[in-house]
Amino acid sequence: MSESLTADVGRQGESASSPDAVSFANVEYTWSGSSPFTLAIADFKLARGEKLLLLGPSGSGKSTFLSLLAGIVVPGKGKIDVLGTDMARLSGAARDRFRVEHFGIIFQMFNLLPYGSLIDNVLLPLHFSRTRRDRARADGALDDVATDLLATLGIDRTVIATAKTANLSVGQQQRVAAARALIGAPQIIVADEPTSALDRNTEGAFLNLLFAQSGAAGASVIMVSHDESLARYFDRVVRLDDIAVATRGARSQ
Ligand SMILES: Nc1ncnc2c1ncn2[C@@H]1O[C@H](COP(=O)(O)OP(=O)(O)OP(=O)(O)O)[C@@H](O)[C@H]1O
Repeated sequence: MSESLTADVGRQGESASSPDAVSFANVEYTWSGSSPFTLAIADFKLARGEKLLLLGPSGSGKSTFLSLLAGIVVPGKGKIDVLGTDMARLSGAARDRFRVEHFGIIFQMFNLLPYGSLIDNVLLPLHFSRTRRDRARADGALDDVATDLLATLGIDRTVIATAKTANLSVGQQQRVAAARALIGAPQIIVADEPTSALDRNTEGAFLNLLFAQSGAAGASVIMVSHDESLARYFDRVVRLDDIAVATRGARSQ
């Protein structure tokens, strides 16, 4: 791993001319331990601006796939290219910077800071990415940009100004998590079952709002779910089983 690459992370991503946002080639990753789990993906591509739904049952490896895609874990074999950058060539710290610069992530449990305000939560990634901070600042004062984004995603302005994050409903938490992923216009939005706690109507409304924002920024969106009924909201639907081979137990080789 070359530390000298770390300084180039933002520039590499920004200047990359690859037609794909993400491409996997002959990737293999193993969770080792007493019951090893291996996920092998021969070929996968996410286009720039594409909205992709990745379906698979519980335990099939969807979160592992997203962790690979976002560089949270690195494959033992193969190559993952994101916005023209070979993720394996970045050090761990450089990958962390690359992730906050280019990815907005909506986690399954949202991972909000309970004691921060709604606006503090939305602005969090901007503390770690100057590019995203500068992009957000181009739209106005940061508190105003965060407030407008939250309002666009359906949170009442009085709630934004006065509510405590710890007291928000699940639907409101989801919107704060989405605003945090979208602020500063990262190129790839990753969402790990963010609608699993919502009813059908709220779910559809949320996805429409999310896509209006991601579309305006030209971002790609990849969302994983086990819920096939969400397919109609996306450009493409992929079943994890069709692109990946999951193996449990030790592999003989
Ligand atoms: N942090 C970890 N440490 C060790 N093994 C893990 C870890 N995370 C996942 N695994 C292994 O990978 C398998 C697939 O898990 P993963 O979370 O990727 O599936 P999933 O499809 O996202 O499941 P769910 O829909 O329930 O969230 C698990 O059954 C487990 O064996």
